[in-house]
Amino acid sequence: MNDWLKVAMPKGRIYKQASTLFREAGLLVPEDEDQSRKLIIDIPEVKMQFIMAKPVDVPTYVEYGAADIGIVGKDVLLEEKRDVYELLDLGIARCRMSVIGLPDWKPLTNPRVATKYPNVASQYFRERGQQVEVIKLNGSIELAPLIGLADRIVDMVETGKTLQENGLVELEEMFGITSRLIANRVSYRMKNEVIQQLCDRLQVQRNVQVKG
Ligand SMILES: Nc1ncnc2c1ncn2[C@@H]1O[C@H](COP(=O)(O)OP(=O)(O)OP(=O)(O)O)[C@@H](O)[C@H]1O
Ligand SMILES: O=P(O)(O)OC[C@H]1O[C@H](OP(=O)(O)OP(=O)(O)O)[C@H](O)[C@@H]1O
Repeated sequence: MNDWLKVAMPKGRIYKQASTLFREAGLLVPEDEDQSRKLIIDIPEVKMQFIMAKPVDVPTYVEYGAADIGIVGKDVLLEEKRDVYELLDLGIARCRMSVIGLPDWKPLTNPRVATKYPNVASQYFRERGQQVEVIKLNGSIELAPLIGLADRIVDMVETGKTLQENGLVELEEMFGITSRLIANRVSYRMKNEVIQQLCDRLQVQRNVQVKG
């Protein structure tokens, strides 16, 4: 199976958008993941193997060559800093990373900031000369300022519904986030033709969607 292309796909919220983009670009992908609990899906007709990974682990599979290419949010790339090529902005799973707090938030000395992204948050505040204590959480980050664990949080905002329903406000927008196509460095050289073809097809489809 050495000539097959191994693709790490993120399970969960990105999967539907990523698989739709692949299909619209004329590429075969497994059915939506809620149909199956299978983690490795082979498509022999096109010599592709799909690995259904936890989103945050996609760059790890790709860096180590367990997958040749993968799809992952820019947020994860910024946090994990894995040694992979970033080939294409797919323009899907669009959201933003922001600093969030209560509306009556006041600057404190050495405030606590809770986040799923400790490296990104530390760098962001360090670059602005602000000393903060970063606390790593794994989900429901919006709880932290509500129950006094932290003064502010760094988290994703898409529709703003989570903030609104919990009485929080966006204090600073940090970066726009979309999902990216990434590749293992060796695979990119050894399987260049097939990876480049796939990348080109996805790029054409993405451009169609951007214009539409
Ligand atoms: N509210 C959002 N709207 C759009 N995209 C988002 C949003 N939140 C996160 N994302 C993007 O989707 C990716 C995956 O989201 P998330 O980390 O929440 O995983 P998940 O699909 O819920 O699975 P799990 O939490 O089980 O790992 C993130 O890395 C980010 O790029
Ligand atoms: O602006 P909105 O459209 O409300 O989206 C933002 C929410 O989406 C993500 O949470 P997710 O659903 O991944 O939950 P978790 O972080 O608690 O696991 C993010 O961490 C925000 O909480």
